[in-house]
Amino acid sequence: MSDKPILLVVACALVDTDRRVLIAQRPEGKHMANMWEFPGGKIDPGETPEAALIRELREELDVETKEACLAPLSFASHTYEHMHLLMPLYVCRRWQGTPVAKEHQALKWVRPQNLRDYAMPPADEPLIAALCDLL
Ligand SMILES: Nc1nc2c([nH]c(=O)n2[C@@H]2O[C@H](COP(=O)(O)OP(=O)(O)OP(=O)(O)O)[C@@H](O)[C@H]2O)c(=O)[nH]1
Repeated sequence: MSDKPILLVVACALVDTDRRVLIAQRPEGKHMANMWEFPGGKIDPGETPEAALIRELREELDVETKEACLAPLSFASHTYEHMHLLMPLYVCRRWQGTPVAKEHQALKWVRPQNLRDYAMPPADEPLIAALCDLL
């Protein structure tokens, strides 16, 4: 049993034609500042995970994609100090636009084998293995 609230967050690995994955650096002054994460965010009430992800990719990266281009890959289930994070990770290979960092400090395209060179939130560790297997 846990008395911590479950936080539902949806995240996306954008994968380019060179099989690189896009990671984004969290802003200064936030929880886990400067760490590199998969784009995404909290699901709003009444929103499907896919709709939330399409919205977050638009807000954070200025890219447009659609539900048919989102393939579920794995999920993170990780206890943090104040909540338990449940985070489905989708893979997206088709989108419109060039990603720009609208809410992050920086963006980087990284080969999955090199993701461990970047400080990522602890919840993300098992997702790296899933991406290495896939790509
Ligand atoms: N988008 C994203 N969030 C992640 C990842 N890994 C991980 O632990 N998280 C956590 O999931 C939550 C995402 O929420 P969020 O992006 O909507 O919120 P935030 O912390 O940036 O702050 P906010 O509430 O001001 O928007 C954060 O607690 C974040 O640390 C990841 O790879 N991508």
